[in-house]
Amino acid sequence: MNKPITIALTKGRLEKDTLKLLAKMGLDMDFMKEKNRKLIFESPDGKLRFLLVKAPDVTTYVRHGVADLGVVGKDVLLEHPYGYYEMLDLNIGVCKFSVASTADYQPKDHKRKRIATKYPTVASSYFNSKNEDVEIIKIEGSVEISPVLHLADAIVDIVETGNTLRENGLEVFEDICRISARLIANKAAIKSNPEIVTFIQELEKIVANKGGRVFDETINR
Ligand SMILES: Nc1ncnc2c1ncn2[C@@H]1O[C@H](COP(=O)(O)OP(=O)(O)OP(=O)(O)O)[C@@H](O)[C@H]1O
Ligand SMILES: O=P(O)(O)OC[C@H]1O[C@H](OP(=O)(O)OP(=O)(O)O)[C@H](O)[C@@H]1O
Repeated sequence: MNKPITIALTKGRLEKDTLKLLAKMGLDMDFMKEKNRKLIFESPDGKLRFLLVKAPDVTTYVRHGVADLGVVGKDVLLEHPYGYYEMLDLNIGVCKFSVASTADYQPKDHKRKRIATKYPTVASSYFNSKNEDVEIIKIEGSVEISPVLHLADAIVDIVETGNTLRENGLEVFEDICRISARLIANKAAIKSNPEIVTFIQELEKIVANKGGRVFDETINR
């Protein structure tokens, strides 16, 4: 029997919607419902194997060929942009990258800004693209409190509903790009295993009328 197609899934926020998409493909995903501390799951027919890992590690498992495919947010791909093929926009986990701060922030004054973010690559390339020299301060989470506490002048972070910004006294000053979960593939696996290509085509049919292979990174929400 062939070895299973291995798919690294982002654990946490994207997990439920990813499983729903896979169920829409006609896959019985009940074997993933076992809610204990298990992190590797194999389908009863032995055709699919799922790894539950942290978002940036999805790219690592796929790049090293341990996983054939991965599901991960575009935010993470922009920070780790090499060593895999980006195949499909899954149109789940939709949000955006924005620059946000307190109401008194002056984006156009000529002071060198301090920008706090979990996404230093995204933040520097955004400000570079505007020819603006900024100091990037890497933060691991709860980024929204940093302008309020004067650690930074502004933040670059994910915004979905805007609730976290509002509840911490921040507002959006600039939108950077749209984010959604993507299917990525190991470069060698996709060339050598036709079953992986078939799997991607089946998944594409499910998302085709929403996301599919269209990579529109502009804000359209
Ligand atoms: N508020 C949000 N709305 C929609 N999608 C989001 C939101 N926040 C994050 N995401 C997407 O979901 C992915 C996973 O987010 P999640 O919050 O589960 O983990 P994380 O922020 O990477 O890390 P941690 O596990 O440390 O919280 C992100 O990489 C992003 O693509
Ligand atoms: O616009 P909203 O709907 O409020 O969503 C945005 C928030 O969601 C994410 O945080 P997460 O919950 O992943 O926590 P984090 O601070 O650890 O990144 C993101 O970093 C924002 O803080």
